[in-house]
Amino acid sequence: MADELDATIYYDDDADTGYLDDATVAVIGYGSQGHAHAQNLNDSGIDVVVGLREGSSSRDAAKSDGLSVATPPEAAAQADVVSILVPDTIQPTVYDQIENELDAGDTLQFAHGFNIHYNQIQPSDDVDVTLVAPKSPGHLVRRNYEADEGTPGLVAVYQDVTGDAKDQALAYAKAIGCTRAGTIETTFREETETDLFGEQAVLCGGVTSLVKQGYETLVEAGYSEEMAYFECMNELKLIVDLMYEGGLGEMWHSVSDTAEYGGLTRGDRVVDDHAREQMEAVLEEVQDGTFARQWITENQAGRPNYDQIKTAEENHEIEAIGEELRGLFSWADE
Ligand SMILES: NC(=O)c1ccc[n+]([C@@H]2O[C@H](COP(=O)([O-])OP(=O)(O)OC[C@H]3O[C@@H](n4cnc5c(N)ncnc54)[C@H](O)[C@@H]3O)[C@@H](O)[C@H]2O)c1
Ligand SMILES: CC(C)(O)[C@@H](O)C(=O)O
Ligand SMILES: [Mg+2]
Ligand SMILES: [Mg+2]
Repeated sequence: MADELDATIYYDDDADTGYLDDATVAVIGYGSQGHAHAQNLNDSGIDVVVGLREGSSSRDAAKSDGLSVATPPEAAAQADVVSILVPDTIQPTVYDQIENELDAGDTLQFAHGFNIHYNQIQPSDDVDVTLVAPKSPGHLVRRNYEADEGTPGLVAVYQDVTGDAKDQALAYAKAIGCTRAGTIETTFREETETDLFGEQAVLCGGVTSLVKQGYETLVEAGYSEEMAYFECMNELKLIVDLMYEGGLGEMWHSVSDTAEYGGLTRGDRVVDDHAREQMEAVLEEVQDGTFARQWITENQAGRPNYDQIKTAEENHEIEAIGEELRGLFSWADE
């Protein structure tokens, strides 16, 4: 444990997969997180059953990955730990299907605290309720594990009836590769609010808007789409790789002093006080439940706005030019 930091962070030596030795884990859902958790757990020697609806297109994928598959209630009935890895808005319905299959002392586990924190699922009071949330897209949770690397994660306990909830969650975190990179102890509230804020303002929302605005600025000024794509999107990965490896400093060290001076004097003009105020407003909507209510209502209405903005994003011209250019990379067919 790294005591000098504010957060408590657990590494491989702090976790014992023995807490799952006699357990069967049901992974409900086989999407981004589900396929990664199920395969990593299986490769770590844990008994896994994947819970999927009859007719789900993911059933064949899970079977061909060598996993046993059952319906969500059947999987939950066999399991001691039920990991809910279907989309957040589907989870309350899936929980209704499996609730009666949870025995006293079983564990209900999440990878995001949305439904517990915003009271969309009220678990029975005789089960442990835990969270193991990789701080990463699911496909990289699998890729990192296979490369003998890890993915940072979070662990939290909402309800501990057995006394082993945290140790078992840490065992799960270890088995999927999260304690290799460090797993921070948190709460459902903190995970939910920081995760939603991060993906909205920075990781997914903020960065895509920055890329699109930069691209459009260049193209509208008469520069080619190809130039604008490489400048504002492709190279972003290369710059972020340096930040990932060695922080802002390694990036600033690697770029020219012209780029460093220009970036340090212009960056805050672009992402300015207005952007900061908007970040604070976005965080407030997460904290006061406005975002959650909007997202739940949007789903109840059949996702009309979501579908529209999703289509507009898919049709942005940076996507067409990017696909064309990436197809010409010399390693594209390897
Ligand atoms: N995507 C990520 O990388 C990521 C990262 C951290 C946490 N999380 C959290 O993990 C959880 C799962 O998210 P995800 O993005 O992996 O989900 P996803 O959208 O990739 O999951 C889709 C899968 O859910 C299953 N599914 C869909 N509808 C279903 C239904 N009606 N009944 C039963 N199964 C159904 C199917 O197996 C499908 O493959 C969420 O709580 C999410 O917030 C996701
Ligand atoms: C991968 C992310 C963005 O970190 C996750 O939080 C998600 O919801 O997919
Ligand atoms: Mg998220
Ligand atoms: Mg996240």
